[in-house]
Amino acid sequence: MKTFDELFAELSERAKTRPEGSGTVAALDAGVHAQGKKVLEEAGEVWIAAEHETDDELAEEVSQLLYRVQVLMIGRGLTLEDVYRHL
Ligand SMILES: N=c1c2ncn([C@@H]3O[C@H](COP(=O)(O)OP(=O)(O)OP(=O)(O)O)[C@@H](O)[C@H]3O)c2ncn1[C@@H]1O[C@H](COP(=O)(O)O)[C@@H](O)[C@H]1O
Repeated sequence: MKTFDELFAELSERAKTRPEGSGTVAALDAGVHAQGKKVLEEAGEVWIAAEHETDDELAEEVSQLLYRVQVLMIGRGLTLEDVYRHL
């Protein structure tokens, strides 16, 4: 189990060290357009899960949306602080 901040640190490290076989590295290399499409896709899955699926399935979809948002943030060079100052 990990927190939002811990996942962000892990993904930032992946971006820096670019380990072989990392899906995150591939998602970053795909560019901001592809990253944005993934955010939209996962957001739609969250919506559907919220209306029709179990709590556990919804939680899994939310986790994937959070992951895709973090990939987009890292792709654009945003930090957590850039976002948190708006909360
Ligand atoms: N939390 C996640 C995570 N959530 C979602 N995903 C990716 O999103 C996919 C699920 O999304 P989709 O519903 O679009 O499934 P899909 O269409 O089969 O996926 P694609 O073929 O489009 O990749 C998963 O198969 C993963 O590729 C994640 N990939 C990685 N992480 C975590 O990120 C960290 C770094 O991972 P790597 O970069 O792979 O080392 C690790 O801690 C992982 O647990």
